[in-house]
Amino acid sequence: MKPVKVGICGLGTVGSGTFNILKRNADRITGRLGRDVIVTQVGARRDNPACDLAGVDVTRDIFEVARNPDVDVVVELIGGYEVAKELVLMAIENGKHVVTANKALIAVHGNEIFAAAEAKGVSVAYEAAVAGGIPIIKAIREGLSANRIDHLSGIINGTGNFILTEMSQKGRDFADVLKEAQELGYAEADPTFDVEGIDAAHKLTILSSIAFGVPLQFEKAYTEGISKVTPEDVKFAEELGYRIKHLGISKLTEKGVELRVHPTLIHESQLIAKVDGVMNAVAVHGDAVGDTMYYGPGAGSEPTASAVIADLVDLARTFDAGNNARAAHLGFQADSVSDLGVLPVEEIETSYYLRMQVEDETGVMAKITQILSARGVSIEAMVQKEAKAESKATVVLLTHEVKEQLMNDAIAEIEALSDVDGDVTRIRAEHSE
Ligand SMILES: NC(=O)C1=CN([C@@H]2O[C@H](COP(=O)(O)OP(=O)(O)OC[C@H]3O[C@@H](n4cnc5c(N)ncnc54)[C@H](O)[C@@H]3O)[C@@H](O)[C@H]2O)C=CC1
Ligand SMILES: N[C@@H](CC=O)C(=O)O
Ligand code: NA
Repeated sequence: MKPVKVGICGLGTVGSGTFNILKRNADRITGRLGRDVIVTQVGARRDNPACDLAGVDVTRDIFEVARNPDVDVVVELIGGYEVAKELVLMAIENGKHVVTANKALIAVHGNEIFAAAEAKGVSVAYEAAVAGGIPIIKAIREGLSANRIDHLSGIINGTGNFILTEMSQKGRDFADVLKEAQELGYAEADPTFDVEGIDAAHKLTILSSIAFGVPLQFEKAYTEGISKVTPEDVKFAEELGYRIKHLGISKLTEKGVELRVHPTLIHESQLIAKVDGVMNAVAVHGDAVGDTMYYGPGAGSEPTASAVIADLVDLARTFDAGNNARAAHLGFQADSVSDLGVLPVEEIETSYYLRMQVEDETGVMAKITQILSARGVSIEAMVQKEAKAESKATVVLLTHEVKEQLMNDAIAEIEALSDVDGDVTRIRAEHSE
């Protein structure tokens, strides 16, 4: 059979991994696919010393790859929004399939890109875009296709999990660990995407669409990162038997879809609390299968390249069969996608960890618990410690579930008390993850 001809655009962390694995594991890949996968062109600003490019056609103009008649599949690994979108649309226009690891591109421009691909009869595959090497897109879109999926949650940013793990286990400094994550090739070109939760929100947007059959609605996701998580909160959470993890949570409710990314307390006995370092894990609940969980490296050169190549092999199997032979881009046929909106975060119900500094006097706790109980909030656990400042105490509370709006009101009232100093720190907690 004729070989599959691949053009790789971008030869950075993921591009170099893809190039090298295609070479190193060529026999395994051909053995599985029944035909060779060869790189006919590489589009890169500069050569990458990690790759032996001898004999490879290298161009500095990535758009040349999208036009090259000797390329069947364009692999977009440049990242970013606008140039990547132009490249992918040009590749589609030229009748090429596309593989991308770019979750920002898919979450923001996916609806337009998939429509263009469908009109042209080509496919855009994006397994590497979510949870790196974990085959989570395949698992949800194909492996769970029998199910009504109503709930998914997970650690879907490797950099963030690496930072939280190193802070909690080794007491390391945030900025220092972030620097290491960048050196290891885990972080986005702009690492605020990792630490402010934008990258996780991109991925959650994609997962929620393929799980629930709703359009991509990134702009409506509630997004909070890990940059404000302090070593003090990590320590208090641990005293209560919890870990702080950065979770993406999406649930299907009758009123709308929950789509939220934020630091979350998870009880140490839960599986997801034990997911450390660059590892990711996604829990998915389907009505038929029940609870499932998928674990693996969420970032890094070769783990991500593993997913890129899986897409290449998958696509190559159905090259001549048309899009009906492949899973729909977002898991559901267009006429089965519901227009269910995203619930405002004020409508969600969850538990909370609250930390505040108070005057170390009798009666303060009574005022706080009264404010909470007036809104139906009951307290599950409480820790009180002497604060560094004289005559002050630090109070940490763990509440049962309550609607976010009620908690917002309670926090505003607590902060207005003259015996409470400054802001109340709030971290959401999940008891059932
Ligand atoms: N690094 C990781 O662990 C993961 C990355 N991704 C995604 O994979 C994509 C690539 O990420 P990395 O490889 O980490 O980034 P990177 O920054 O290491 O590589 C990107 C490469 O593309 C090149 N490039 C950018 N614009 C170009 C242009 N106009 N013309 C020619 N070359 C151009 C850059 O020079 C660079 O070498 C991004 O979308 C990222 O979000 C996805 C999963 C994991
Ligand atoms: N920066 C991302 C890379 C993979 O998607 C992460 O850290 O998870
Ligand atoms: Na993946």
